[in-house]
Amino acid sequence: MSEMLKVAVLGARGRMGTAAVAAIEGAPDMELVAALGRSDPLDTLVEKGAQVVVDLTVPTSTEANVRFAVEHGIHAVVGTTGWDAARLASLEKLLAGRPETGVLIAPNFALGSVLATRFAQQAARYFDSVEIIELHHPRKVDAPSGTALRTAQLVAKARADAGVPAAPDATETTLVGARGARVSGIPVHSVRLAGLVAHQEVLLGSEGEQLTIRHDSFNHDSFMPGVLLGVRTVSNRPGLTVGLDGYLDLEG
Ligand SMILES: NC(=O)c1ccc[n+]([C@@H]2O[C@H](COP(=O)([O-])OP(=O)(O)OC[C@H]3O[C@@H](n4cnc5c(N)ncnc54)[C@H](O)[C@@H]3O)[C@@H](O)[C@H]2O)c1
Ligand SMILES: O=C(O)C1=N[C@H](C(=O)O)CCC1
Repeated sequence: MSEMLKVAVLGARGRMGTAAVAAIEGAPDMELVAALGRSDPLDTLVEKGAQVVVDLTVPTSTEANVRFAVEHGIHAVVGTTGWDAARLASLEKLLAGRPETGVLIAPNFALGSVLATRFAQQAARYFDSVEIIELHHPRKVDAPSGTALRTAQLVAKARADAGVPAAPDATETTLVGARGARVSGIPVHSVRLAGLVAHQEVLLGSEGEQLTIRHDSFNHDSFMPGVLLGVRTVSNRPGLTVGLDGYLDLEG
């Protein structure tokens, strides 16, 4: 029988962390060796022999956590938001000195969300206008969501590659924020509403028609197959991967 994969969770008592601990404990090929909260020392990861760490903490903690893991040769699967271009570049530099270590930064672990973003990328060039609405629970600490940021960046790139303007708009706003925030030129609108979990709509419009690409996560279990896929794959993908689509075969 092959050996169990030793996995640790950071942010283990949060919404995502609680679900991840249960998913890892239920996985026949994994052993949960540490479930750490905000005040637990990161040295525990080394003491417990973690091979993969799953970071589900907060944007202010995640970078230090991942750098610690990489410096100690521990692969990292990261769901936490806050990984801007500067942080990613700095992490890539660190990984260059640890070429055997893998890090997955996944803005969204839900398979349907990954597919919705891919479909939006594919559709982006064919419509005059595109806007994104992301809708989440009110305890979410950041806006816009990491998923919306990534979707907007990929949609904008697809449009730029095809020579299509990001989002033509001649509106003169009389109130700051009325047209949402611009991410790579794409308008992004954030809704925070009691009762919601994690939802996103990409609206694409042309004269006389609209395509809406919508994804809904109704609970945190929806993210767990993606977390487990990340944990099982990360050691075979050295270096930095951004987006779970990097671990999926979405061509064809
Ligand atoms: N990638 C995805 O699919 C996905 C899905 C849901 C949420 N998220 C993201 O994951 C993150 C966590 O979301 P949540 O809803 O579980 O938040 P949460 O507030 O419920 O949980 C975060 C937990 O992290 C703990 N924490 C903070 N700093 C820590 C540290 N240094 N070490 C260990 N624990 C620490 C907090 O005490 C808290 O228990 C957010 O950035 C969120 O946007 C990603
Ligand atoms: O609940 C959250 O917080 C979520 N965060 C991620 C994001 O910001 O995109 C993924 C969806 C849920």
